[in-house]
Amino acid sequence: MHPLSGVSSIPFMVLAHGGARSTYLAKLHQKHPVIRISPNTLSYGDVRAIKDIYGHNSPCTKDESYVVTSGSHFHLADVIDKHDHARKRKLLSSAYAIKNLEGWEHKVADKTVRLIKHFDTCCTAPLKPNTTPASEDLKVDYRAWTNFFTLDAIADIGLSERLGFLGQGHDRVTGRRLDGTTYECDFRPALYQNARKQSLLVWPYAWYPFINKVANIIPFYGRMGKLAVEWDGIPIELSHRRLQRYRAGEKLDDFFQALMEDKNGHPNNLEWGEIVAEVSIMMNAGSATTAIAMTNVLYQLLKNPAMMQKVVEELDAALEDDDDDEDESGVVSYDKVKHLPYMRACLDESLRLFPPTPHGLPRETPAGGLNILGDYIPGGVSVAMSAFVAHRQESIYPNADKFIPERFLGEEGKSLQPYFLAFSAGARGCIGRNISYLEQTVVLASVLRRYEFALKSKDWELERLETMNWLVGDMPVKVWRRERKSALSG
Ligand code: HEM
Repeated sequence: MHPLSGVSSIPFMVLAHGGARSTYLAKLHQKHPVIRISPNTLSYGDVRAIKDIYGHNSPCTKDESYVVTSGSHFHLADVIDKHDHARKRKLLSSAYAIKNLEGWEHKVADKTVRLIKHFDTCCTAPLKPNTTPASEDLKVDYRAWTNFFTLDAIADIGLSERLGFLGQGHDRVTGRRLDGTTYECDFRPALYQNARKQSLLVWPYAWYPFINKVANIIPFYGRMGKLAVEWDGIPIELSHRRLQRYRAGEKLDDFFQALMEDKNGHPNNLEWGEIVAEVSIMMNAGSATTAIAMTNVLYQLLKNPAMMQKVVEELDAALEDDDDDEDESGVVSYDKVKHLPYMRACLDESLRLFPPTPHGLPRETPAGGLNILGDYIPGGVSVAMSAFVAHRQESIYPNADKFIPERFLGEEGKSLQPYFLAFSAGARGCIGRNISYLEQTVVLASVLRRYEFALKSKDWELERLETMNWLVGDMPVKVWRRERKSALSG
């Protein structure tokens, strides 16, 4: 990657500070299938490496970066030991399973009602053809509100907790220190700046615990460090509150219950630190990525009116028989839209173009080494393939920089699945993808059924910053009620 990458992680740290490391690597990989990004880390640019690195039969494990960024206890996403991971995954698999989605749907619907309630209050007059919205009409920050949505939703699904962000229009929460005292902070800056600091400094793994502390002397990192401490207390407080309800004998249907007891009511006897760690990853992975995905897909559809028209036509055709009563709540039921091929293709194409977790998720080769792309790689080497790099391969995805949902339709679409890395792959692939599709589909269907949206202008672009996720900036939109053709003809 850089003449010094063979001896130091500093060039990669410098690259990380630019906030677009995967984009940079994708360019380099157009010429080089394997790139040494730091002394002990290889980045792959050939999709055939996916199976070797992430496949179900891969002997690789998550690498040291997950250990140095973990808390007092591992959670499902940062645990390395395969047996410990399998134990945790088994514990939570029923809570995340497809058959349980019905159980979570009413919670998702409840949050959608609240989202719509806010959007209704922001509605303006329809946009006149060939004009741009007046700035005072850009009343909804779609980015912030979909993030309030995913946070409220996962808190309810996971902890039966009503965070109430959608009602309040802000994300103020209570955090709890280890000494039991509490404080107020904003959820999103705490979560995102914690991840940002990690993404900037973690690369020399062995040095990270030290660098992470001393960097706080510099105000730029010090501010992030302060927010990282605020973040730590949020899952502690949420877990504490939920434990009070558990102790009071409330039987609630949520992830916390699955952590405390098995299906037969036998206690799992997990350490408190492990429970807090699981609540932490649930609130983090369960909200950030889905909110980014929701913003991205609406953005893509607004930038591509022909695709917007197609997805809206498909939606209207599927809901043709519904009378206008559905408008009272505005929530479209998942059952009616979960199999709409074009809508799903739009979601997947948007996840392909801008995967919320774009970077190469590092895996360590086993002690005896491993063949990747036919080359022997010794044990203890970190290897990775970035979702962004995989998703921009012209040989797999022609016109890879364009939004073309059609590529995900039918048999051809299915054949792309081995090269679709948005949720990673294999045993460490995302456990929350079904919940994410539930949330993304219900929200997109409900808002497209009810509203039209406009960006500030045709050329307006969403800002992006790669940290541990690919964060997006604010997305102010004008929103107005959609006049439906069926409503007109009826
Ligand atoms: C568009 C939405 C989502 C995307 C793009 C996404 C992406 C990913 C990726 C790439 C991984 C692998 C991480 C790694 O190897 O370090 C992962 C793992 C994980 N995700 Fe998601 N995720 C999404 C939604 C969710 C949701 C909604 C939840 C929870 C409700 C969730 C919970 C998890 C957990 C717990 C893991 C760790 C799984 C394991 O190692 O067994 N994710 N996700």
